[in-house]
Amino acid sequence: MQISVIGTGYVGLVTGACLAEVGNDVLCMDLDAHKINRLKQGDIPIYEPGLDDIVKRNIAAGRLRFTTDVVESASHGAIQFIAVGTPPDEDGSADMQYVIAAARAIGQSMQEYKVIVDKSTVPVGTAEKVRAAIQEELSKRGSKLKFNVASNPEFLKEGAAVDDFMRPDRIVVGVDDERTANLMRALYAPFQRNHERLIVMDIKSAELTKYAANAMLATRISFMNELAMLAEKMGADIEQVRHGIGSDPRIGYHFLYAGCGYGGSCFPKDVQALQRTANECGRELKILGAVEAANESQKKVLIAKIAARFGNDLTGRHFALWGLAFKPNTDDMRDAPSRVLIKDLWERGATVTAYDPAAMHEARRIFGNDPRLMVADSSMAALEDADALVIVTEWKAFRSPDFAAMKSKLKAPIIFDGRNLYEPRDLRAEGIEYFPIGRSA
Ligand SMILES: NC(=O)C1=CN([C@@H]2O[C@H](COP(=O)(O)OP(=O)(O)OC[C@H]3O[C@@H](n4cnc5c(N)ncnc54)[C@H](O)[C@@H]3O)[C@@H](O)[C@H]2O)C=CC1
Ligand SMILES: O=C(O)[C@H]1O[C@H](OP(=O)(O)OP(=O)(O)OC[C@H]2O[C@@H](n3ccc(=O)[nH]c3=O)[C@H](O)[C@@H]2O)[C@H](O)[C@@H](O)[C@@H]1O
Repeated sequence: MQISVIGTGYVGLVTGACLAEVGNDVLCMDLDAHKINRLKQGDIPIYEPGLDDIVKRNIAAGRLRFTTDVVESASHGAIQFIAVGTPPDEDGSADMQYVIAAARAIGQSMQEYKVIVDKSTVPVGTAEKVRAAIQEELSKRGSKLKFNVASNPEFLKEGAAVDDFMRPDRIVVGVDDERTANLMRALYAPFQRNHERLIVMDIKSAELTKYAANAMLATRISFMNELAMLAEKMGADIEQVRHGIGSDPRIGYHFLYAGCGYGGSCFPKDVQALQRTANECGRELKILGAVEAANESQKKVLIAKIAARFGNDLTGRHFALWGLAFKPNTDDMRDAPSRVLIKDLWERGATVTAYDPAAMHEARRIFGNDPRLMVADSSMAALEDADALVIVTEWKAFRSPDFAAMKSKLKAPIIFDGRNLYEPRDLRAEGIEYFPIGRSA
């Protein structure tokens, strides 16, 4: 099939590359000429395991191409995916300007019947707006061309994006006609494996399903973070509690890890956007207000522990930071807990040396050359002369360090662990003062 993908961020690029991988002829379009030039040469602007190979392979096979030309992309794909960003507006609602601009661009240039698919995470009712924008542009041209709009939200996780797309738990498709449903069934047939993964529903339900999934996952995390706080106060261990409740299949083990707060480009913005959607129709989602508030407090948990140990004034103190990305296997620092922590440490007079296996250049882009943030080229080098180590991201490489070497580098053997990487009793045995989340040290 001929497919166009508008927007080459995480989702657009992964969608384009994976659809090319199963034999489609894909043209990816972005307004960012610098990005497109890099992509044409197989230079991937994001860190995402496996993406590099699949993009290069499909460029070489001639199945994946890149352009900044709106007219070319509007005429190429029988299916036009819109995968542009939907960042939060000032009031937290999703900013739809990029989605609508992409829709208008299609309406201005299409020359035959098209199916336009909203892949971006968009509020309920967006498909109608996309339809209206395209129709308006067609009318301006005096065109009577037919088209259909579908919703196909994306559930991939950064760091596992290619695998999530190639082997999805489910593919949600919102349609209002059988012809589009069949087209989407054919498109996704190669991703079905042994049993049906495609869930076809009406468009508004598909749009809401995306927000419901992210909001539910964020709720689990905030719930566990609040319980962790309670466990800590009462001398219980959140890790044991997690095992205890996760063994109930109705609850399950996934997404029950307490930590220093959730971040990323999606949970924070989608939890907010769903609340705004509810407000707009006169409803209040009280649970999500609490989920968001709990997460904001959770991002302050590490600084509170550091202040309790070293005092509020950290002038002259120096901390090693392991992890900058909002989670492992990505260089993405959007809404990362590390950003809040670094600022909190600075405000109290401390300096930081950070190490992250992938996000160092992103940290430099965000913080510039501020002398209060140094970067090290290995996790061990970051520890040199630090008053303590603070762990913010659970990269695999941090899981089994050489504790003896760590002790020799740190000024004092103290670890604040925002991701509960180690067993408190093991660290006690190593003579390390250990501050995990929701566990007695
Ligand atoms: N990042 C993720 O892991 C996931 C993101 N999503 C959703 O997918 C959408 C896209 O997210 P990301 O890929 O992270 O976004 P991003 O912000 O990384 O990339 C968006 C891209 O769209 C381009 N763009 C903007 N307006 C355009 C236009 N009119 N024409 C062509 N290109 C245009 C931008 O230049 C940029 O390259 C969002 O709605 C997000 O919530 C959904 C699932 C996972
Ligand atoms: O809509 C999206 O963009 C995506 O948002 C999330 O994916 P992602 O943001 O890539 O990352 P997650 O793995 O969900 O982690 C989000 C945050 O929650 C934190 N987290 C996760 C799991 C957990 O048990 N505890 C916890 O604190 C992570 O550290 C991270 O900061 C969802 O998991 C994807 O299904 C969805 O497609």
